[in-house]
Amino acid sequence: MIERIGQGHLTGLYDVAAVRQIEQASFAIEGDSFPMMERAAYAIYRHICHRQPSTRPIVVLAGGGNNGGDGVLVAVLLHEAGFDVTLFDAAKRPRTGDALLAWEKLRAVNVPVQPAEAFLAYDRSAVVVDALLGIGALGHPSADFAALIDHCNHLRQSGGWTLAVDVPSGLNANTGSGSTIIEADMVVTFIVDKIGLRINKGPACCHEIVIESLQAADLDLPQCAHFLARSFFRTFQPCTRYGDSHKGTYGHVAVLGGDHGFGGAAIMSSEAAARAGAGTVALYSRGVTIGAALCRNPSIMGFDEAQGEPGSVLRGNSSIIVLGPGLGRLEWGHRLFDAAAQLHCRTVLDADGLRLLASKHWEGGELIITPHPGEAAFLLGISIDEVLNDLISAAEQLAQKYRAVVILKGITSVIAKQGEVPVVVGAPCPGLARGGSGDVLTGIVAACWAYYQDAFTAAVIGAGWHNDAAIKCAQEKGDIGMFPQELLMYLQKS
Ligand SMILES: NC(=O)C1=CN([C@@H]2O[C@H](COP(=O)(O)OP(=O)(O)OC[C@H]3O[C@@H](n4cnc5c(N)ncnc54)[C@H](O)[C@@H]3O)[C@@H](O)[C@H]2O)[C@@H](O)CC1
Ligand SMILES: Nc1ncnc2c1ncn2[C@@H]1O[C@H](COP(=O)(O)OP(=O)(O)O)[C@@H](O)[C@H]1O
Ligand SMILES: [K+]
Repeated sequence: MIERIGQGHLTGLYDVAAVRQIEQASFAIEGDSFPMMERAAYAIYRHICHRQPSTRPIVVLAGGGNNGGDGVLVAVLLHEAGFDVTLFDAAKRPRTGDALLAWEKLRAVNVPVQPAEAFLAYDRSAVVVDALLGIGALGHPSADFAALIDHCNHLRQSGGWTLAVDVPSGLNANTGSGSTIIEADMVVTFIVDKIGLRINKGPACCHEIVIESLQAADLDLPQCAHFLARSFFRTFQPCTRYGDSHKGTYGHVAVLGGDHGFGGAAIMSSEAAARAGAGTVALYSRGVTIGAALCRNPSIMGFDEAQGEPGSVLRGNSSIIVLGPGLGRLEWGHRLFDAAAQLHCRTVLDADGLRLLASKHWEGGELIITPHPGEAAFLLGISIDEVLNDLISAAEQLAQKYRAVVILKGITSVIAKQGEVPVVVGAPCPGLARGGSGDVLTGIVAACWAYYQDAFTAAVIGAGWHNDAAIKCAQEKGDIGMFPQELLMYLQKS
């Protein structure tokens, strides 16, 4: 269903092995590999001409491989066009193949060249072309490359502008991990969009990504994931309402949770479900939490636990339960968890609910689970680093192990379900990096599930919508000034 809704907005994300396959097929068709490097360099050259005034000095950092080869040809094009360009040479051994051909061209036109170490003393506000490492990088950058990357990032902080060729140096194009990484205003990536640019640390280092296909061969290769771009929410309003509808059309969400000390989490989750459009919302909690919830938002039905069992808050078995926000891990939370499983309704499980899932067998209804990497590691019995080093596989393993739709949360989030290509959604929003953001997400996802029925579609749209609204909220209130619940006021803003 998400394929139908997201048509034109879901694009493929590939790993390095796929890029290599496409490269080889393209070289075989063309009978030569150098023309593709020339097209890559020309594409970069065009973007620099388009985006940067010719008065600014330009620095090209060139490594010894083909990524450096691209950079060398960019320096040639800029020099011939009259730009003030200097190339800092970071090759550690003599160049070979296409990189050597590129170097010979550079030597023929006398582009100014300096040794890479000299860049560490460079202090002008420049355009820096990062062509140190591309998809051939192995492991973390060597110490000398790390120093160049650090200095480049320092110049950018002081008013520079950085363009990364293919991949920001230091970023693993498969996993999105890295220790010292170029922070790029623009990444011009070749042939296809790469998974590492869109997950883990990738999105924070790539402020803008442009894909240049370079006339590469069109192979039908498996994608690691799809990417749902934010532009989707410019034209698509989730959970729209119809003229001939009534409250029953939009489903019922029941939030169970909010033990002493954690009432706010359950309140935020229930408010989120209501704001995201659920027809009716109930909250089952401690009396004190219910009092606070009703003062904030009287459209929510508050059920004091003293008045009955959790089942009393349902409206038939098509209700959606949210279990986890403020559940706690004490006896009260255990009891609610067991009671919720008995209700056999579709359930969004988060936070303490996930901790309990790891120790108890879930025999309840269909699940959407929303772990962050720490919770994912706990659920899979592996380390957080292992999760971060392969987020796609971690999300897929969770989907299989718990027979659930999974939203593995992060700067971007990975949504997985057995038998589906995972979907990556979101963009950096530091304003979300605070307690309560995940609680708000659960309510939005529950409302989407009531609306879209299909769990995978609800998870993709819910996670993307939460992120999109948060970014709009942060634009007005600032990353420090925004509270998670305030993003709810931006769910309907275009
Ligand atoms: N093959 C082709 O013709 C094309 C490739 N293109 C470019 O070629 C790149 C891939 O080129 P390569 O396969 O040569 O690989 P790279 O240029 O990405 O990396 C290889 C070089 O980096 C060094 N290196 C590797 N890991 C390192 C580390 N951790 N620290 C320091 N140095 C390290 C190696 O010694 C070698 O010099 C792509 O990213 C793209 O920019 C483009 O020109 C498009 C066409
Ligand atoms: N820097 C960030 N950029 C984008 N989204 C973020 C960022 N930090 C956190 N988020 C999002 O905020 C939510 C945080 O959830 P979680 O860690 O469970 O918080 P909580 O424990 O408060 O509920 C997730 O949806 C996550 O994707
Ligand atoms: K690079």
